[in-house]
Amino acid sequence: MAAVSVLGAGSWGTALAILLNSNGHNVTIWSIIEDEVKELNETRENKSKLPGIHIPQDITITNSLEEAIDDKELLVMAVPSKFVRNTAKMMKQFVREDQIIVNVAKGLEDTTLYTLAHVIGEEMPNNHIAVLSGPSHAEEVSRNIPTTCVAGSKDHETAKKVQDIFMNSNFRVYTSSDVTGIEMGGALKNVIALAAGISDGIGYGDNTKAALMTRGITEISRLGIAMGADEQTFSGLSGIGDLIVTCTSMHSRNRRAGILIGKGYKLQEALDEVKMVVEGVYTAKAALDLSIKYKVEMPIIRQVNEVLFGGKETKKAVQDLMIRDKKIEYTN
Ligand SMILES: NC(=O)c1ccc[n+]([C@@H]2O[C@H](COP(=O)([O-])OP(=O)(O)OC[C@H]3O[C@@H](n4cnc5c(N)ncnc54)[C@H](O)[C@@H]3O)[C@@H](O)[C@H]2O)c1
Ligand SMILES: O=P(O)(O)OC[C@H](O)CO
Repeated sequence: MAAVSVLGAGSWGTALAILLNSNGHNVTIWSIIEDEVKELNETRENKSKLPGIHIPQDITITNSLEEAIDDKELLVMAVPSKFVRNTAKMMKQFVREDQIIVNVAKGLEDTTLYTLAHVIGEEMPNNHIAVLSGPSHAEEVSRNIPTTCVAGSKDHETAKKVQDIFMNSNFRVYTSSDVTGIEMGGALKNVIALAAGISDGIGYGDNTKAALMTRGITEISRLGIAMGADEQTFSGLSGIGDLIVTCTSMHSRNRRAGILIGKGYKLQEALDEVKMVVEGVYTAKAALDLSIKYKVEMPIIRQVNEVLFGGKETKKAVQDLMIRDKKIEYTN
């Protein structure tokens, strides 16, 4: 059994800590927010982000990053993407080179356009870095609902180690070496889920959503392949798998925010209502910048940006996608 820390006490960090604890590991949760640590220790429940789920007493919950990192085999980074760089910067004074770092956040760094494993690797270049991704809502994982994910690392032994530590009979983990593909699928599906939510919020139907999902995975794979990812990854758990769950589930924070925007909420009003992180909003602009950098056409991503940040009317955005030039399905 391993000593493991989960950094970040949101819904995903909490769910993964409980999963790892149920696998028999010695688990610590760290949060930068003192009040959050106090409340979790007092109530043993993450009332605002994962209500109704008991956090076992033998999980240590701390505000000390040094304590969280000390002597752990695996460090799971479960903070939202916009905090990944700073958290990694704070970690590196305590981290030893033999500790594996697993990123479970799904996003891109908006200033550099880097994937998050790349950001972590820049800050801690001597550590083995892995990612864990796939169709996995915290609300279901914490209730032991059968779930599948993929553990990715350039180093196969590291991916296998992550697989061993996380896997149980309700949480099946595959391995992969395509870290870029896994991260691009996980980050960009959130933007497509916003689009799917917007379509649902307008009152459009299943046909529209299926179109957004299908053409959405085409856009994601096109960009991912241009960035060196393996095409197959986008047919896998972190590609189409995660796109399906995020575009269709009521648990999805991205889809829920999209529904509200489709109903006429302003972006900030939708974010205030969802309360937890809506990563697609932060990824949308970076995805568009990457599409320009790699000269890849991404019309849905472009329309989502225009709705979120350009005040474009949602029905007009859908209409503009419908009246684009005639195309052959498998070309741009
Ligand atoms: N919730 C899910 O079901 C789920 C599943 C898979 C992946 N993810 C990904 O995991 C990441 C975290 O998502 P979440 O849903 O747990 O978010 P959340 O909104 O529930 O939690 C955010 C947490 O981040 C931490 N935090 C806040 N400010 C911070 C700061 N300045 N520095 C460091 N940490 C800070 C706090 O512990 C806070 O509770 C996201 O990238 C998300 O896409 C979420
Ligand atoms: O709730 P969302 O939209 O942040 O999605 C969470 C996970 O990424 C689903 O796999």
